Amino acid sequence: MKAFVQMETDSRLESSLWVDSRRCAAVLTGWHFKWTEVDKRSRDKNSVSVPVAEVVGVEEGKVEVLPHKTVEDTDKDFTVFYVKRSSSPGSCGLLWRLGRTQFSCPSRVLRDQWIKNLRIAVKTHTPLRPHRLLVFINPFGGKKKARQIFHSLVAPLFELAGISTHVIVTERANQARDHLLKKDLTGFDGVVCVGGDGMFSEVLHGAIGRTQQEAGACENDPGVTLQPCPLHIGIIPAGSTDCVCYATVGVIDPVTSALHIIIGDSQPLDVCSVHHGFALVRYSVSLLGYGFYGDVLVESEKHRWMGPLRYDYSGSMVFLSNRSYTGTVQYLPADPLLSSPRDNTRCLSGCSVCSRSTERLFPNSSDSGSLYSSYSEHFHNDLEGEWVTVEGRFKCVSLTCMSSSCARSPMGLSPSAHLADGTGDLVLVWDTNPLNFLKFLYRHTSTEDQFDLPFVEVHRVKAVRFCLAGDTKEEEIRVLSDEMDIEAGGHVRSGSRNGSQQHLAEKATGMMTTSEEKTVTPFTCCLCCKKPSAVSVWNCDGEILPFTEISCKIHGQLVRLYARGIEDKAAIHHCSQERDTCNKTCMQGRSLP
Ligand SMILES: CCCCCCCCCCCCC/C=C/[C@@H](O)[C@H](COP(=O)(O)O)NC(=O)CCCCC
Ligand SMILES: Nc1ncnc2c1ncn2[C@@H]1O[C@H](COP(=O)(O)OP(=O)(O)O)[C@@H](O)[C@H]1O
Ligand SMILES: [Ca+2]
Repeated sequence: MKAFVQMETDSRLESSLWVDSRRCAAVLTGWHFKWTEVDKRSRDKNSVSVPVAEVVGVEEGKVEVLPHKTVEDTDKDFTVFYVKRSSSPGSCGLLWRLGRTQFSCPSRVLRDQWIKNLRIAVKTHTPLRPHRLLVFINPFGGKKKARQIFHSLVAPLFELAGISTHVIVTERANQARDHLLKKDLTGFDGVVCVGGDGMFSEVLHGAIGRTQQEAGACENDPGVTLQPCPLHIGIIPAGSTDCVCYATVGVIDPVTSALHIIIGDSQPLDVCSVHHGFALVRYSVSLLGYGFYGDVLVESEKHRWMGPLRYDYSGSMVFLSNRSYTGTVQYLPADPLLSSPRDNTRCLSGCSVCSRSTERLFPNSSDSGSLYSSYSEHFHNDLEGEWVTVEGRFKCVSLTCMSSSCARSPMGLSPSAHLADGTGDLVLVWDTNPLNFLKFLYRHTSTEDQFDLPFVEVHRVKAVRFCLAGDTKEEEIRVLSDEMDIEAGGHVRSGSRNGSQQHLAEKATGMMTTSEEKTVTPFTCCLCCKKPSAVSVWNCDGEILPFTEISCKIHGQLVRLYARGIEDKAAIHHCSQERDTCNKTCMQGRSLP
């Protein structure tokens, strides 16, 4: 066997290796591990290049992990596991799968050298890879498959990558949030939720709340500058809408999400804080919607047994009820020179608008330790500017910090919104006839512009306020507020969607189901000729808010997810160049930063 070896002081290494019975020239540079078949008869050199950052694990021997881990312990072999991409029909992003190649070396010494150097390279180039994770599983989310999804698809990958986990299967709503707020989190690099948007929201509240507690920041103060969370959050989708996962990864796929977590991808995310007076009500990242979306949520809670289909059924019912609501919306526009919700751009992995925001939000972030102080300085004047007021009758008022794309709407509520630019998009849909509103809704399911309609407005904003129009019965709202149990710190207590919130929401929309009123009143709508309700409720990432009058502020890049934004399918190609010189996203890997 003839082989050449070159070793340097860093992790660089180059030698002949065998893959099956084919001889390959293998090279490990700082950033990439590449092997090319050396076969004189073949014109096309079969070459695979894997970014070191996307290596999942390097194991001794010939190893298989699926369906079960098996190891053929030979002293000249090693196996490399890495991220492999494939397209996902019907989704906007790419599916990630576990790639596996078994290599044979001419000697044990060389085999050990390869394993050592590959492991060093991985460690050096992926500082955010988690070692220990806290995992919350909601066994009741979506199709109730979260436990199975985690144990059969995700846990074996974590084990392969050497990630240890502390797994908690929740027994009640808000258990994950409370754990994050109160328990010792020492040693955890991140938190993973296995569930839907509601479960993510719990983890988000826990992580943000804990960070503010430790920083001494008052979450109830609507003008406060919140501290960015140090813990990364991972989402294994197992819910009904899974909007946060879809909008940050591009596909709903537990394996893809697990691989993003393993390699320590990092995607900052804007968060909107929602206040009622001087109390924090909730945080939102995807949909904060009044009118149509609030009514859909209330209706859907009655049909939870339908699983994810409850939203389709309830959407149709609410559409037929043809309701609209009066109110006053005030908003603080974002700088129009930076971006616009109508500029036809998409926030994709490596988005330049978000990168520029990072520079604005964290101007000195390269100096260690200055992250928080620079963030605070930036936000000192973040609510300056002229507020705009609009008043009237709306079908719906929605605010989203990101596109909020999901399987139901692959482009999302606001297709050009950005994940991490410190702004949100406010969509106002004025009262209109049912056909027009259907046209608006229907456009969410295609690439047609839902904002190109005369009764629709969209504004990129930094903050929003909403209050009811003068003639709306304020008393009705006050009853709601009084009955809602708010804990110190502003958190709504026992926010299970099956509990008190539903009761209150039902009151708000006239759908009483209390013991005093045994008959379940259907929609108070024009179709069934009952008196329409004067007020709707806010749907805040799938939770019903106990208040109608709210003020909201967008906090740029407040949390970080184990994700990297949606990879541009169009930029994906099979690259024949040296990886270090390719500036696109290659099928086997990702371009260099
Ligand atoms: C004629 C076809 C009409 C289709 C209209 C489609 C509009 C869809 C926009 C969906 C945006 C979703 C934003 C995400 C919201 C979630 O946070 C929330 C809770 O999700 P989960 O925890 O998984 O239950 N989901 C919803 O509020 C569902 C809204 C569905 C509206 C039809
Ligand atoms: N063990 C539990 N029992 C009841 N509710 C729970 C439990 N764990 C979490 N929840 C709550 O269930 C709600 C829905 O969870 P989620 O995972 O988002 O599913 P879905 O997407 O189907 O709504 C969340 O608001 C969460 O707080
Ligand atoms: Ca944003």
